[in-house]
Amino acid sequence: MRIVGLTGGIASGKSTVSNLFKAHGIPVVDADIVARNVLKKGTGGWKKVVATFGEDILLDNGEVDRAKLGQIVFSDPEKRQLLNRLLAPFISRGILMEVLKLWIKGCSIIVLDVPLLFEAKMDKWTKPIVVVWVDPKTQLQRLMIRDESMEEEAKNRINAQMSLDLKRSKADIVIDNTSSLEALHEQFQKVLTQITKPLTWTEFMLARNGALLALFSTFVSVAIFKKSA
Ligand SMILES: CC(C)(COP(=O)(O)OP(=O)(O)OC[C@H]1O[C@@H](n2cnc3c(N)ncnc32)[C@H](O)[C@@H]1O)[C@@H](O)C(=O)NCCC(=O)NCCS
Ligand SMILES: Nc1ncnc2c1ncn2[C@@H]1O[C@H](COP(=O)(O)OP(=O)(O)OP(=O)(O)O)[C@@H](O)[C@H]1O
Repeated sequence: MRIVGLTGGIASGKSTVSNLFKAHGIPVVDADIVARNVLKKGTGGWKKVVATFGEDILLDNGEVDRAKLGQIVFSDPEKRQLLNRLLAPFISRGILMEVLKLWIKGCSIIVLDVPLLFEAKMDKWTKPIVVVWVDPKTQLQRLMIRDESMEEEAKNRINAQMSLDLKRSKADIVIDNTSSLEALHEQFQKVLTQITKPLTWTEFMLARNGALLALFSTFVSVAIFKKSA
């Protein structure tokens, strides 16, 4: 199985790229969705977060007030690290379960869309790693427009992540999303060709069909050995 890592900075265009992967039939595991699920009312993550940050972060219906929690953690690095530590085990488990479901289905190429792929050290599980890069000015503008946020709030969110230049230096493939959507689509076609190359032998053995083939070959070898012994 080939597990492609997709990462970048906040509002650099990961979701836009992941939608292109999905449109081309490549399944995507979205860490933001997993992170939302592990914070739903009554879950293990919700209990930990409420016990630590208090009931003030809850809405009337008992769900976490995400805007309020966001304001707290994106303006205080210690509180953000605390939240990260609380949720990390639930998020990793959630991602693993999604990957397992796709493995059982027999998918041979999948994409993990994880904003904090490097920060959470999940990069070791993915190859190749695609970084969606954007220049800092465009990133800030797009973030403020999309989230209807003020400059300070948007900058806090950007600064909460590893710099995009450092992420770019760790990438196998870089998509520069500073320009138009048409330019993005053009680059995407090249990336698609690269990531859909035939699987390596190791990737094949890690995929469901490869593992089943290995198991079947072992049974046949044992049977032949027993018969001839
Ligand atoms: C603080 C929360 C409640 C704010 O929710 P909100 O709906 O405003 O933002 P959302 O979850 O849609 O995230 C938007 C983007 O913010 C960035 N981001 C989210 N969490 C973090 C974090 N802990 N550190 C740095 N950047 C982050 C990501 O680029 C993400 O794509 C939420 O982001 C959260 O629970 N974060 C902790 C879980 C986490 O690490 N998520 C990232 C998945 S790897
Ligand atoms: N090439 C582009 N030209 C203009 N706007 C773009 C381009 N690419 C993305 N956008 C817009 O920029 C915003 C951020 O993009 P997107 O939501 O894909 O980023 P993201 O990396 O997934 O963000 P997050 O980390 O918050 O999940 C969106 O409003 C999107 O429509």
